[in-house]
Amino acid sequence: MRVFYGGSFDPVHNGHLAIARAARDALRAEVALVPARDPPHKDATHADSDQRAQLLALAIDGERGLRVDTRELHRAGPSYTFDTLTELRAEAGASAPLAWLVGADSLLQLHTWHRWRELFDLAHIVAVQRPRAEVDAARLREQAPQVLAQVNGRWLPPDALADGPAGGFVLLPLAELRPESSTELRRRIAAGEPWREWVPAAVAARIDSLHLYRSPAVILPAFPSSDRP
Ligand SMILES: Nc1ncnc2c1ncn2[C@@H]1O[C@H](COP(=O)(O)OP(=O)(O)OP(=O)(O)O)[C@@H](O)[C@H]1O
Ligand SMILES: O=C(O)c1ccc[n+]([C@@H]2O[C@H](COP(=O)([O-])O)[C@@H](O)[C@H]2O)c1
Repeated sequence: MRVFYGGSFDPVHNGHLAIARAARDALRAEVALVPARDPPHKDATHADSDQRAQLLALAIDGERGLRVDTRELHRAGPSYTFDTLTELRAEAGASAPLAWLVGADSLLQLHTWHRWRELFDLAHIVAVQRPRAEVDAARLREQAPQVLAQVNGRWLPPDALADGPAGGFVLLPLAELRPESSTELRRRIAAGEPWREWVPAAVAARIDSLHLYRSPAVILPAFPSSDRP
């Protein structure tokens, strides 16, 4: 079983790390964090893709079972998960179990993703709860009925995912919900409020040395301007 966890990671925070660890432990699998070069639903990011990937590498340095997969940084255009999973499936072969990890807020928007129904042909989908976005069947029915219809008949316990290559859906239990968000972290940095306890020390030091997120007005293209496709 291989698990992939995509994000803007702008910047990575302890909530991301807790979720990646929870998936690693519950699914007994390596988790690859996949920074998006050009997140499809965001106009721009606040740090460029090289900076976001640097912070991510520092965040998981020395962590058992976590790694960074930079494949999306080398692909032009919007970083569609469908394209990433198509690549991963081609590499892994038809029978290898693959899973894509999302937070509950992403799950509630899944029907807006590029070729979203086909994601279930390529991988299992694993969701984790997030404060203010806690999902259950009732909330999905109300806010994302298409997603509920798609996951109906697919719900599995975490242990069962390794039995098939794709098509399952798991709502992963977390010991506690994680309050962190990159938006709030950036706001705190720009406002000069305490923020360092939300990221590993090495990440905080690099944010400081690169002077990132100091101004709420600075929005960069998602990728370095010298490196446009
Ligand atoms: N605290 C959290 N709890 C659960 N899921 C989370 C949490 N933070 C991020 N995620 C999930 O991780 C994935 C990547 O998140 P992303 O990099 O966009 O971070 P974010 O904190 O949501 O950023 P932003 O606030 O800028 O949207 C998404 O699927 C998101 O739902
Ligand atoms: O493929 C899509 O259409 C799509 C739409 C929105 C988000 N995603 C992916 O979901 C992950 C989290 O996105 P975001 O914007 O919450 O950081 C990241 O890997 C994105 O590439 C993917």
